[in-house]
Amino acid sequence: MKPTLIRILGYFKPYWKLLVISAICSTIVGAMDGAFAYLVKPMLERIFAEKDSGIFILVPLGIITLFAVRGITRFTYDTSIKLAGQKAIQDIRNDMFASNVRLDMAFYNRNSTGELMSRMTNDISAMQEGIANIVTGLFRDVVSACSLLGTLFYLNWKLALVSFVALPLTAYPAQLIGKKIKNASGRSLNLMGGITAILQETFSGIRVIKAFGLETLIINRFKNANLNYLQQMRKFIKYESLATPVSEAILSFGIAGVVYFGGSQVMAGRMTAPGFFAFIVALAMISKPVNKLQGSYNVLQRSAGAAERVFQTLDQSRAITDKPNAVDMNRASGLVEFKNVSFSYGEEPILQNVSIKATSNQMIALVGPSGGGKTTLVSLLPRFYDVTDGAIFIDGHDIRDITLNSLVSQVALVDQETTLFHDSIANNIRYGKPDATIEEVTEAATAAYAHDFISQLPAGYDTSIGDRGIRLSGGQRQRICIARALLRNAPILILDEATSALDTESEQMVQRALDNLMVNRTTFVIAHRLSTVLHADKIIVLEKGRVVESGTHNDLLANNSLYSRLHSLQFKERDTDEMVYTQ
Ligand SMILES: Nc1ncnc2c1ncn2[C@@H]1O[C@H](COP(=O)(O)OP(=O)(O)OP(=O)(O)O)[C@@H](O)[C@H]1O
Repeated sequence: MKPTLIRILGYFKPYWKLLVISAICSTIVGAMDGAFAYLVKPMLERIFAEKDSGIFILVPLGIITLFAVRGITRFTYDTSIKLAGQKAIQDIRNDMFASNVRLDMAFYNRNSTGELMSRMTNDISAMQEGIANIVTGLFRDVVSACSLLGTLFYLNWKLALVSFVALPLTAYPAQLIGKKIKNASGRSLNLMGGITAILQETFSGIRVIKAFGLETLIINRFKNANLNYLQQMRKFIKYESLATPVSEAILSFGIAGVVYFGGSQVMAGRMTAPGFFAFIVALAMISKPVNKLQGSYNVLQRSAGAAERVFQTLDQSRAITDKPNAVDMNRASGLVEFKNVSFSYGEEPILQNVSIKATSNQMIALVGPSGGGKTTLVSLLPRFYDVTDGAIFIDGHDIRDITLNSLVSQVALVDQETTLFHDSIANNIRYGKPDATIEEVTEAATAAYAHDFISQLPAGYDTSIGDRGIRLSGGQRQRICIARALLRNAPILILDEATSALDTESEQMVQRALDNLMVNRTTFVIAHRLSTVLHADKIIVLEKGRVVESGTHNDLLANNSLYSRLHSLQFKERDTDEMVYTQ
């Protein structure tokens, strides 16, 4: 694995031209600092020793020219290096987003949405701060420190040695503090991930929070998370603030030495007063870039903590990928077979030896007690997860031998989560087929019984849907999702409790839309309400991950076992409900 810094630099490679421009400019700026300190000596000599009046015109002119050139080069340096930094960060952000989106479902089970959002925002911001600091300051400060160092040695190398004798001593505490900063930075970003997770849960679950009066509870939870973050930041602030005083305390020995030895050299006539003054000016000037370099080192450590987390996410690889010889599958006829399928998310088996066969255009219903494994079973079909044992076939092809792209195009999913994006209604339907014309969109919406209500909206199909489609009713959102699935026109359809969150009237509308959607497709329907699957070609009863019964509604009723018990229980409930309504 490449070290973090090398990887960051790799992101700058495409922008090398900007780096070259900034390197040239920073060399000019830095060299000017050295030249300025060096010129102090001849200037003082000509004023005090030679009493040269011409110098009064030359020096101000020189100063103006020097600062004008410095200003222009500094501007060019700043703009080019900051632009390179922004471009590199943009590439990192794009790579991270693309890598996250492509990762398997298992990755999303392991990480909360809030944490993932925090990595995309807070971690990248921390990294960006480091990069901005390094790229804007580091190069210039190094050049400036080197040129001033050259001047110091040129003016009096013995005195220069005395002043820097203490410098190596600062390296150890600086390194120690830098390490602490890096660790504290990683921990604080972790805690920030927790804070973002609370934010995400709160704002997306605000209805439940209000309905249950959980405001105080959630506010306290947030306060605690914030307090933990503050405590971590306290350590961080302490280490960061300690860095400069520690190095300055050590460097004070060097300065004391300069005053002592330099002063005695002047007294003894081995050094001129202007020479000593120029030396002090150069020494005072060098403290600025040296201190900034120390600061940059600490920022570097902080962003290294963030960068390591960013690259960790970038390095996660997909477990589910195309085999080297995977084939593209044309539109399937819809023959689906689960053959001795077993599956577990972790240690515990969730599905055991499940075998189901569906011929083209059949409707297969999956029913059974909660937690029996119905959703898990259908998640294996688009390879959200791979089977632990056994195999799944579509038209006789093991789905692991087909390219993921062509597999995905065989399956459409409609579930309770009516996911709509912040976009127009037309575009939300188009997610089923990005190049669909507006006529195709309208046709799909009509078949999904959505056209009428969409036409009545102020902007029709161009109406923008707010976050999570908040302005539409549950049934309307569901019908837009059905229109999307219709447009996708996949031969295999998964309906996961698609109507369970709706009231009876909405359910009837959605059921009619679903009936249209199911035509000419092999459909797997997960339903708690058995009334919706009475006419299924085959009903599979799953209990504790095993198929315990299968057959048509009438077959299963005749068996007088789990299905018929569930059935009589539900119909008793319905009769009771009807009695309550009619009273
Ligand atoms: N992402 C996951 N990670 C770990 N375990 C999971 C995951 N999803 C489901 N499970 C577990 O797998 C088992 C089967 O869950 P699944 O959702 O497939 O059942 P289900 O029959 O669809 O249930 P329900 O009818 O309540 O929706 C449960 O014990 C559940 O806790």
